[in-house]
Amino acid sequence: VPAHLKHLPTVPLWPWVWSYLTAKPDTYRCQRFLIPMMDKYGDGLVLTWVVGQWMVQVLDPKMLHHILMNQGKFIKITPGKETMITELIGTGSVIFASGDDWKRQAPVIKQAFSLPLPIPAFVALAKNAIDVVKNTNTIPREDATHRVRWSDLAQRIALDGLGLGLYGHNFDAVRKRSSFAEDYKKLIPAMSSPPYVLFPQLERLVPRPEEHARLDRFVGSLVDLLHSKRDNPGNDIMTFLLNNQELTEVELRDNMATLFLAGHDTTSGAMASFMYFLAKNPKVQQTCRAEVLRVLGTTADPTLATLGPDSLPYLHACIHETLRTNPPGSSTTPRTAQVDVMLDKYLIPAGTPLVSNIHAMQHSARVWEEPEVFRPERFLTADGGAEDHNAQAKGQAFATAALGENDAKAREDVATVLKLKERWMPFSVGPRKCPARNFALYEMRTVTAMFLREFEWTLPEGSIHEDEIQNSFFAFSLSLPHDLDITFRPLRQEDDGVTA
Ligand code: HEM
Repeated sequence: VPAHLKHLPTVPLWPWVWSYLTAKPDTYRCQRFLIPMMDKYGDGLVLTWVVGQWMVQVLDPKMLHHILMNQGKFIKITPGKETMITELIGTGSVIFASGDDWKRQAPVIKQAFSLPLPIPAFVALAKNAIDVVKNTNTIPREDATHRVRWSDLAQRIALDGLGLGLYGHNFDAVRKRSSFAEDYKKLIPAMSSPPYVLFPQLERLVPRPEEHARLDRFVGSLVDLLHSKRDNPGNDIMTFLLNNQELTEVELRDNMATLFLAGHDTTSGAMASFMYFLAKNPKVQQTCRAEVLRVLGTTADPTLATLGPDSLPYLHACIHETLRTNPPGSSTTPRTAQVDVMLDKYLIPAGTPLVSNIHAMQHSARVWEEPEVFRPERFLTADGGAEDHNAQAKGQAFATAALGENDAKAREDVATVLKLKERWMPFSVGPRKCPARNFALYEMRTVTAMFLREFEWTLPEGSIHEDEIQNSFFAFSLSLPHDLDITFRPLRQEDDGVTA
């Protein structure tokens, strides 16, 4: 450990590095190394070695807020150019921008995500997915169940959701094999290869021409899509960005790829985890289904109004609890302090990289009661309403206000009102909070609500997830369940008594 960081609590180097080399997911490192540092020893931050450098993992919610709210003081780090992920998304998009660059791009992206949500497209997508499940692995009529690799189907749902919402393009990946989806699926293990994640310099020393050719092909398809949007504009986010004069050609390309990466695996991981937690908690599943059936009935298409948190507070709470228990982004992208700062009792020297560890904070017993228990009721008030609904509106107002920074009143509101928000932050907090959270949440609400009224589901016997959800190793701090099979049982039989 370099001398200027020696005063910080530190995770032992070799077990930590070994966990990367053996492809353990971020959630393992949180459970094994980080949460105990906070819960046993009260350390709100710890030093670790990630991607070839020493990096502070921030665990304490107050410190997290301090960092994420003060983006003038803590600026994002532009990642090294050699990783495959950087090759895919570039460095010119909003997610890595800082200072004036971010202030120019962020309002455009936020405006793009305030376009009307494509709920009818989400509904059509959910219907396709329901058909696919009903046509998968049909077992004879006395046990009409369908065992589905849900983690894969959730990815295809997310891809089609992004295709329709972002690009106005139908990949039709839920129903058909899509070469775009296949290429991306093969890119994931290459981008997440542990030695290359840990030592990005390997890309130069031990090149992987085949993987890079696949990556080029994939980026080529994205760029083709961008060009065809110019000729065929629509009501989608990409058309909005193309019509806006603020973004350069490179920024357009990088934002297009970033929105894909930031939106695809996060949303699919969240949908996969939701099915898992409700499979493991049949009573929660029943309660959630009863609410959905009472509000939506058995056939009416859900709408923006019927899918809202006031209309379906229990579903809203289940999604919140899913995102607390297995947040798809286990930590934010790194920031660095511009000047020496004190975080609680720790001096953080200028230039030290910091990541805000969302997963560890959302699992700390200092912050949550029985953090390992899946309990949606945490997010409900006694009258069954969604407790943080008002807070959400306030949070949004704050985010807007914070674009201009230093709005003391908004800051005060956050401190006094957002008690739950201080602890629940799967979309991060502050001005750089996920601009697409409503897009993701409404897609999840549509798909999960429609599945709830169509099927009941369980984990199949012998599931690798029986004891605990198994996430795969992924670059970019993503924690997503892998190889998750779900057994679906239709609630209503088709006319001929056969399900497919
Ligand atoms: C359940 C789904 C999602 C989760 C949990 C999630 C989570 C997050 C988090 C934690 C951040 C903050 C990252 C940081 O500061 O380092 C973020 C930022 C971002 N997300 Fe999401 N996200 C989701 C869905 C989406 C979708 C669907 C899109 C786009 C289609 C998207 C686009 C973005 C962008 C562009 C940023 C960067 C904002 C900025 O830096 O100003 N996300 N998201």
